[in-house]
Amino acid sequence: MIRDKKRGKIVKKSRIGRRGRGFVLRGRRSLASRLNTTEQVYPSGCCVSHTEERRERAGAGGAEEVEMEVGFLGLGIMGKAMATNLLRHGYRVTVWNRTTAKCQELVALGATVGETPAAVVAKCRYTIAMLSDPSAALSVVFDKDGVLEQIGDGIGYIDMSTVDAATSSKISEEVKRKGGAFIEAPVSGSKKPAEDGQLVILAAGDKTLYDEMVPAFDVLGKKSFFLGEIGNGAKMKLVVNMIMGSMMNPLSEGLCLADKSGLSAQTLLDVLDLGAIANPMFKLKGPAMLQGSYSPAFPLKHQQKDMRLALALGDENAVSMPVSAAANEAFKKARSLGLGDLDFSAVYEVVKDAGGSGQA
Ligand SMILES: NC(=O)C1=CN([C@@H]2O[C@H](COP(=O)(O)OP(=O)(O)OC[C@H]3O[C@@H](n4cnc5c(N)ncnc54)[C@H](OP(=O)(O)O)[C@@H]3O)[C@@H](O)[C@H]2O)C=CC1
Ligand SMILES: O=CC(=O)O
Repeated sequence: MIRDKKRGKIVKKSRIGRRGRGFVLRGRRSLASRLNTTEQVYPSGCCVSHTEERRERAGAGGAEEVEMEVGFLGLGIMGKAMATNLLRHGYRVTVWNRTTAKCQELVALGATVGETPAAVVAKCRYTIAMLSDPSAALSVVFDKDGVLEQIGDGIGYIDMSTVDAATSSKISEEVKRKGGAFIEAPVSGSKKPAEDGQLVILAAGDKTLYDEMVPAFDVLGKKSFFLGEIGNGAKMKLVVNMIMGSMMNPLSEGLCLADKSGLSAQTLLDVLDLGAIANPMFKLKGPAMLQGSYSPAFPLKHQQKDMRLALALGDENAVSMPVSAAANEAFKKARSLGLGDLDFSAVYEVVKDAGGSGQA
């Protein structure tokens, strides 16, 4: 039995059986056919609302068909929250983290530890990775004791880290060459959405593996998009984060400008929240920025990595992005000042120091 997180009620946990490479639902309409009833077609792919999925399951007698062993590589801010959610929803989870001590909190919740990425893949039919950047994502796959040593026929690898399309393609090609299946599935949403299972999942690659992962994505997120070929998930994530990182800069400048021109910055936040550009990021981060509180939900060094990768995508496609380039400079400056491990909203400190522009 597991607790349905949305409805706050206990639902029955039943089984998934193996068929060929993947898992299929037993004794019920197939996952694929159920998805057809909830899928909406979007210009560049399709999406599944997990709320609709949950509603349908509950409506069909409340049976949540989940019993899957998953591996989880990378227990940073996001990975820890995501692996915890899987455990809470009845998944058996085998974890690995470069800094081994971070596994202990998950062990206390019922996880087992794999000694290496290869050992995790050897044990689990599906392994999820949530790692800092392209170099970490590649290292965990290609280095000694890495994923490739054990990946093979019937095994799925899901990289949810934010990386560029080239990194993702490289991993995909090698996993497939060894007979495994691969999807990239970066997420939009930070620490709190990860804790609450409210991420937005931007998947691409092997559609069969994606379909098999939907029950797990249902636990991790509120909605998932399947965007087609490998690289599309990575690119979508970078475009989203390029916009988010850019927006953090005018917010910072606006707070400075309000303050320097004798206005209350808090009143500015109140006004913004009532108007056409109200958004959860301003609402959540603004008051903390005014307090100088930058406890990391999304580390600034990762935001700058995303700006860098998005600007490279702009270069490849000859898209001029002067606003994003300026925002990237402010994040780079913040990193050079040692603010990389703070929340990305700490770019406000750079903007303040520069008297508003961030280009000191
Ligand atoms: N935080 C957020 O709000 C969001 C983050 N993301 C993306 O998710 C990913 C993870 O982010 P987050 O959890 O915040 O990051 P953290 O910095 O908290 O965690 C990074 C993880 O990567 C591991 N790692 C780093 N380098 C290596 C390496 N060379 N080899 C093996 N493991 C390595 C770290 O291990 P160790 O513990 O040993 O350092 C840690 O487990 C990033 O790509 C980020 O851009 C996406 C959406 C939101
Ligand atoms: O990648 C960060 C996020 O908040 O999304």
